Amino acid sequence: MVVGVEDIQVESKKIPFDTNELVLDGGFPMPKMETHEGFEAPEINAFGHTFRDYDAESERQKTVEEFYRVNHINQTYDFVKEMREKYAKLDRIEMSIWECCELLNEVVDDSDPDLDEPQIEHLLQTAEAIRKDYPNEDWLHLTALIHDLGKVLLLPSFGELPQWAVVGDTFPLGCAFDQSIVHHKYFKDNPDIHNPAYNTKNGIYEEGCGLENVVVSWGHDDYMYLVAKQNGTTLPSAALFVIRYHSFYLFSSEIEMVNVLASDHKEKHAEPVDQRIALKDDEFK
Ligand SMILES: O[C@H]1[C@H](O)[C@@H](O)[C@H](O)[C@@H](O)[C@H]1O
Ligand SMILES: [Fe+2]
Repeated sequence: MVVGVEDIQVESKKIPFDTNELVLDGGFPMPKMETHEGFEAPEINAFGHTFRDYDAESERQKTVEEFYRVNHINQTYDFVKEMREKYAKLDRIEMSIWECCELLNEVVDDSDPDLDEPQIEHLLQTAEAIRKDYPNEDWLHLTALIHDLGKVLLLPSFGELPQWAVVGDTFPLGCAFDQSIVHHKYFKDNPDIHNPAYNTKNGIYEEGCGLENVVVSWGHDDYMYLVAKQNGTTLPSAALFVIRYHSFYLFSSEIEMVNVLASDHKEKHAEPVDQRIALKDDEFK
């Protein structure tokens, strides 16, 4: 039977913002763009709000706030130590990168105020957007594609961890919780605040000890870093840094915690990506 075009039902996808017709190679329509430091970026998210607005009224806001409440109560210094040790064994399952991307078709991230779509879309959109901005940096396209693969920790074959132990912004443990952390008020119920050793600005860390020596809340970033590193990835160390710390938002704000970074490390890693990629791999350690 020949089916006429008029018989075909095309599923129309709701896009609640003005598109300016730009469609990336991956086939994703883009909302209206604004230019920031030479890069084009959308002005608003799919819900019509500015990005990373944790207070804008919406159903999504409630889910995200509840996520951070539970996350801030349960991420403790001892919990992170235990998880790092357990997951560094990499004794779960073997698969290709694309098989792993496909697993994220099942995963929605409760911590993200800007997105409630399956995570595979986020991987592809990130990789395509970076390919557009940095067409010659193929390592960065790959880094973008794999940066969130650690979210498979939510699935049964990886231990089915709860959302609070997998997603969301990350923050240091073993020192005072910085006021700038999203929904900071929920740390009042975190057991670590009763440990006086953890309650000063630098806590258990020596000034300039280096970020890699700081215990950072456990989740998909550190897990994917361990997977890439221990599988002997050939990606440059800048890629490993991006994977490991892409949710560490304190890093981009001028906060006192950066005092724990070694000064040379601070200079190199605090630069925007386009300056960083100009550094040779061995300079980036
Ligand atoms: O909600 C998001 C999400 O979990 C991202 O994967 C993470 O990297 C961000 O830091 C966080 O804000
Ligand atoms: Fe992430």
